[in-house]
Amino acid sequence: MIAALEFRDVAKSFTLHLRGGTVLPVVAGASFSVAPGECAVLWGPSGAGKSSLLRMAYGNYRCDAGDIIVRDGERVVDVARAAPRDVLALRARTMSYVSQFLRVIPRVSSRDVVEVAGREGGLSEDQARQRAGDLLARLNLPERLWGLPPATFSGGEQQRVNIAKGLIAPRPILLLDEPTASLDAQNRAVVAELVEERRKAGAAILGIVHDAAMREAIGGRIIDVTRFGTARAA
Ligand SMILES: Nc1ncnc2c1ncn2[C@@H]1O[C@H](COP(=O)(O)OP(=O)(O)OP(=O)(O)O)[C@@H](O)[C@H]1O
Repeated sequence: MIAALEFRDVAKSFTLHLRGGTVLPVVAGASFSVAPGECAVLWGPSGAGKSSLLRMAYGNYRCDAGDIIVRDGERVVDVARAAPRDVLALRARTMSYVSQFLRVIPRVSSRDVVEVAGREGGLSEDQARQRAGDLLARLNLPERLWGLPPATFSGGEQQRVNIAKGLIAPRPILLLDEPTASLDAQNRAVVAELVEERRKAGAAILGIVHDAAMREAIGGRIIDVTRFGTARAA
């Protein structure tokens, strides 16, 4: 099957300008792909470059070398070379990124945070309202919190709003950066179910999941990031 997301020989290092231009190599020669309907998990020790790979796929970090090919309907886009507006278009239609933290918007209720993400992802107003309610209920966010802005919520409550926000629009590529780090076992199981539903619906999923039980629950193929270690590539 043609990949939904493919890394080809990707390299990344950081230059610390405030530290005399020290260069920190992170990954080199990173090549792997994720097919539609497949879940893959980036695996490796802290600092191996897992988040950097996800951020490059979402266009948050630049690549130093290589290509990141994303299938966008009938066309393909190389995120490593795409113009900013093309990256924004991919985010609107094709890729969701669920990070560990919710970027809180003052005075907007949790339900609206989720609904707006749904409408931005192409759902009608009714669909967005219905699906936001379904997701928040499945994620066990108490209904009394739906009308409140999430700024004062607990870490786990904010994380559940963030997951609902990231999952409401059915985009074909889902990037997950530790989405369940602050959740209890019951809510982790709900997230695993939601991810599995998305996979069965044909999404390509690439995630970072430290928790072994969660990794098992989502059944992802392991991509060992230490293979792309710069010491080995040097
Ligand atoms: N914006 C940045 N500026 C400078 N260095 C960075 C930046 N982002 C990441 N790094 C460095 O790149 C390396 C890889 O970081 P990354 O967050 O990708 O690792 P990770 O495998 O996701 O780690 P963890 O499991 O601890 O989250 C680390 O040494 C980190 O310090």
